[in-house]
Amino acid sequence: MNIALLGYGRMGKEIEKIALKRGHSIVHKISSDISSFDFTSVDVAIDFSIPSAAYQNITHCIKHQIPVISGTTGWLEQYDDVVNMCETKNGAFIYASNFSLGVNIFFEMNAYLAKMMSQLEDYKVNIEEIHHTKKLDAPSGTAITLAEGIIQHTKYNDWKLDGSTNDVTLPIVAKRIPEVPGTHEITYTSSIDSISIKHEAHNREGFALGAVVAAEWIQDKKGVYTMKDVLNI
Ligand SMILES: NC(=O)C1=CN([C@@H]2O[C@H](COP(=O)(O)OP(=O)(O)OC[C@H]3O[C@@H](n4cnc5c(N)ncnc54)[C@H](OP(=O)(O)O)[C@@H]3O)[C@@H](O)[C@H]2O)C=CC1
Ligand SMILES: O=C(O)C1=N[C@H](C(=O)O)C[C@H](O)C1
Repeated sequence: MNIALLGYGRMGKEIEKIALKRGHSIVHKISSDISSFDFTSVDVAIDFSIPSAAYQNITHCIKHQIPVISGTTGWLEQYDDVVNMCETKNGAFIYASNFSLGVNIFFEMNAYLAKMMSQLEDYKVNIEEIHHTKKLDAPSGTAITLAEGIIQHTKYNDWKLDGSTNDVTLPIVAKRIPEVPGTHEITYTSSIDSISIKHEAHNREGFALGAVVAAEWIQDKKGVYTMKDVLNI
C-alpha cells in the first residue's frame, strides 16, 4: 500500500515505522499545505496533523478519491461537513479520537459502566485526562468521546472543561505533564465510595498501529466508518 502521511510529527514518525514493518511504502511526508502534492500513486492517506489543517487535508483527499484516515483532534465542529462531502463524492473516511485497541475496548467499558451507574443517583462522575505539554487541544478528543459515551446513557446532557458544573454537566479536567502519551480516568464518586476505570498509554505505538490497521481495512471500501467497524467490536 502506498501511504501519504499528512503530518510528520510525533505520530507521523511512529506510523511510518509501523507501516514499513508491515510492508507498506511511504510516498509523501507532508507537513504543510497539501494542495501542491501529486497524489497519483497514493492508495491511502493518514492525517495526524494539527487542528487547523485537518479539514483541508481530509476534504482534499475525499475530492481526489483517496481513502483517508484521520486521528487529528480539535477540529470536530467540521466533522458533519466532512461526512456530507464523503457521501456526495463517494469517498472513504475514518476518524477516531483514539486508534488504539486498548482505548476502543475502554470506550465499550465506559458505555457499559455508564448504563449501570445511571440507576444510582448518589454518584457523580468526572473525567480526568493527562497529556504531554506539546498538545494543542484540550480536552483531548478521547475525553470528549468518553463524555459522549456517558451522556448517551445517563442524566448528563453536556460536558465542561476545568470549571464548576451543575448536576447535568459532566466535568472534564485536563492536565499537561511533560512526556505523558495519554492517560484517561473516569471516576464515579458518592459519599460512601468511588469507582474508577483508567486507561494509560505507555507510548504511541498503539495509536499508530490502529491507524495503519484502519488504513489497510478501508482500502476497498466507500463510506464513513469508525474504529468499531474496523475492530468489529
Ligand atoms: N487519534 C489518535 O489515536 C491520536 C491522535 N493524536 C492527534 O494527532 C495530532 C498530531 O499529533 P502529534 O503527531 O503528536 O503532533 P505533532 O505536533 O508532533 O505533529 C503534527 C505535525 O503536523 C504538521 N503540520 C502543520 N501544518 C500541517 C499541514 N497543513 N498539513 C499537514 N501537516 C501539518 C506539523 O508540522 P510543523 O511542526 O512543521 O508545524 C507537525 O509535524 C494531534 O491532533 C493529536 O491530538 C495523537 C495521538 C493519537
Ligand atoms: O495529542 C495526543 O498526544 C493524543 N491525542 C489524542 C486525543 O486528543 O485524545 C489521543 C491520545 O490520547 C494522544
